[in-house]
Amino acid sequence: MSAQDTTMDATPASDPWLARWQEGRIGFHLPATHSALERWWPRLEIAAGAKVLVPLCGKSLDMRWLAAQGYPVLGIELARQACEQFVAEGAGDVSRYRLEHFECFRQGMVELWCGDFFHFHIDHVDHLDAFYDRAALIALPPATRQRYAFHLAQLLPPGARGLLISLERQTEQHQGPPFHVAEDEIRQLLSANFTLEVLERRAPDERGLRETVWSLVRKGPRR
Ligand SMILES: C[S@@+](CC[C@H](N)C(=O)[O-])C[C@H]1O[C@@H](n2cnc3c(N)ncnc32)[C@H](O)[C@@H]1O
Repeated sequence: MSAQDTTMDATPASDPWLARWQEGRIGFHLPATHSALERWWPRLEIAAGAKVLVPLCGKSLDMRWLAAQGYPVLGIELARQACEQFVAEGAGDVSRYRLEHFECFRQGMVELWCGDFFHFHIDHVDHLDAFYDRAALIALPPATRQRYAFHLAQLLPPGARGLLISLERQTEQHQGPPFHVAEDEIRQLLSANFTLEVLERRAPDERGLRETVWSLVRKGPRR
């Protein structure tokens, strides 16, 4: 996966996610702020002004909600369509610039970096203070999830807090994405570098999918 794959040409996209965006198969996109974000984020007691990383952000309206609460947001998204749609559907001037592998968009307090999350390094920004993962870890195939967990940890300083919303399937197996990821796997992937706490296990929906909301704190001595 690379930023070069994110062009808007008419040829079928090689990455399954780019193909989804190209074909408009974005059933994961919510038309409103996720209710768990509104409910649980304030309880994390993250100071306004903290810079929030939103990996694999799509065109989530959750980024606008975070910005409206006073948090500068840095979203990273592979699909250029998602970034273009996010700024087109928002209000305010858009500035565009390039940084190494990324084509960047800034609108108000939201910065979107279009490219591969695994190409993003902490040297690219001054600092990050917090994160929000809704359907990011679970968007990745099993073999890539460990890499994601490690990469996320490398980007955050000790003490950084975040909210993670995962998805678990209560019924028979299913080929993702999005994949279902059991609670045990979430713990196994993240507990080396984060303290984890389940805040809420939501009721399964009609498809047998259940969201779990987690609070995470990056481990390690504060600098
Ligand atoms: C399940 S969607 C979730 C999007 C968003 N978090 C939301 O809640 O609507 C996963 C997103 O991750 C993006 N994605 C997949 N692999 C990526 C990667 N390596 N780097 C950046 N974005 C990626 C996809 O294009 C897709 O928009």
